[in-house]
Amino acid sequence: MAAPTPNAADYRHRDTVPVRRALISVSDKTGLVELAAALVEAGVELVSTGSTAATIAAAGHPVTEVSEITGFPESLDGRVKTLHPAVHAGLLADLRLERHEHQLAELGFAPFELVVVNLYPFVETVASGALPLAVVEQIDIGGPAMVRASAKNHPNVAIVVDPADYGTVTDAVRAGGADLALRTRLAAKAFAHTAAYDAAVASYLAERVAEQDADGASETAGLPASIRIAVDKAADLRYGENSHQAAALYPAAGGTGIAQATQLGGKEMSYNNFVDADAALRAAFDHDEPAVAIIKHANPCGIAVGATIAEAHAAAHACDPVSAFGGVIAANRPITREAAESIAPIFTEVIVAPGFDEGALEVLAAKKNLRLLQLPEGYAPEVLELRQLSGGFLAQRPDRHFADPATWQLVSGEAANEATLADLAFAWRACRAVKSNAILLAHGGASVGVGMGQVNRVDSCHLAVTRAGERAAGSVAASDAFFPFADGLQVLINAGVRAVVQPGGSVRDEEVIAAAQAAGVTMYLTGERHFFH
Ligand SMILES: NC(=O)c1ncn([C@@H]2O[C@H](COP(=O)(O)O)[C@@H](O)[C@H]2O)c1NC=O
Repeated sequence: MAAPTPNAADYRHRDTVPVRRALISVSDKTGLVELAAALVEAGVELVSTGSTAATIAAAGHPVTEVSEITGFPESLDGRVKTLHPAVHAGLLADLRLERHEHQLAELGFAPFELVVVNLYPFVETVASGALPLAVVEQIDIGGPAMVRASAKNHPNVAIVVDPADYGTVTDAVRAGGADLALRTRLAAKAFAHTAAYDAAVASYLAERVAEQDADGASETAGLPASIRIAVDKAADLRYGENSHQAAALYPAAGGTGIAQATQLGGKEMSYNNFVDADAALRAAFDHDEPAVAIIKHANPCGIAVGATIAEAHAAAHACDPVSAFGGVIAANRPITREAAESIAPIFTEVIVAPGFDEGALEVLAAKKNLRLLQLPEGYAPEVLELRQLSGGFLAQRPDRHFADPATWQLVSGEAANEATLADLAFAWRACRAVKSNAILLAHGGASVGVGMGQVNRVDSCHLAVTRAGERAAGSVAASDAFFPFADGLQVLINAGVRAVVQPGGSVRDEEVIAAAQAAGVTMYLTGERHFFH
């Protein structure tokens, strides 16, 4: 039967609907007993599924098992519990219509005025690394069916999907029932909830398909055929990139990054703070040794590795103390007291790290404005990078590959000794956190001069050697892409750079290599570039 065209004259008005009967089926039992107690006290009859009913009964409250009203036991390992007309007719009857009221009575079913459901933890199960067999079992079917039915029927039913709303709803029940405005708000939230849930399921399966097509190798997998993004607003920000732009944060369910970080102190995070903190993470977490990156305007003004985070911070800061003023710092290890003491005297906007030692928090507590962000456990870079364009999105796999220095091709000068090769490898990794025409000079595991954000490579070379000053002499350099001419390389050579790593591949490679050879400078080609636009 096709959906009927409604005739407005048939509908009776229902604003506040008194709650007589509630259906409760929740995976997350947070606040369940308190909710049940409040509803029972308000005279509401409770109907509930398996372990939800057991939890309510164990707390001493009367509850009817859903199997009693369906006349069927929960079956197929819980795959079928509430999928029955006795439930769904009670959720979908539009009691503004006399004919629905009569039909429901003829069927011998009673309506629900309140439905409380939250779904199987699908996203959390995927994040735990569970096998596909276990993941598929966590695709909730009966739950979303009830949520969608009740949300469609919000002129008659209040649907609650978030324990955070229990207080509001019990207050409304006590006061005589949920009004239409509240039911509509809850319905909008409910559809957003099931949309996000289905988006997560669709994305999970699309990634599996991409992996299948790449023979199971997720790193080289092609891109999924569809990407569903459904995210909820977690917080309004004071403003966006500029004070006249509205902005908000929308963390992705199951994410483990900057959007999920816990703020331990300092002023409210701004839009630009989030962008810079994310860039800082990218830079710091690209190194295996303890590493610190200092970011300004999404570019590193210092990156260093060290035996400790304190040592790495001091070296990163020394790269460009002028630019580091007001910077955002990321560390790939917890912040120690010693590191906090190194950072404290410098005006810094944000520190993001996997943790903060007690001593570090004591030192930084005095800095009331300094934002401290602790990453969630298991932080890992995204497996899919998205960028919004006008009219759509671009998606790509992240730049994770790093050519082993043993595979680099020596094309000029003497082979680097161990220490120089280590510096070249550090510079090569570090330069892929630097935007557009990246030239990064390094010495002793620390950047000493960074050229970035230029529309030609020769200007980046000038910038890097100018920033490095006297430290350019004897340093090594990495260039994220090939030198199109020898001019940029010549700037580095003239400043005293003694070894260079770059991808090669220019039509003028010969000219570039000849300039290095003429100067007796060591040069390696990696055969792969690391643009970061
Ligand atoms: N199959 C069904 O008919 C069904 N009905 C409700 N659920 C889910 O079962 C969970 C609650 O089950 P229990 O009360 O047994 O803990 C809820 O997350 C609810 O969304 C179902 N489970 C999955 O589809």
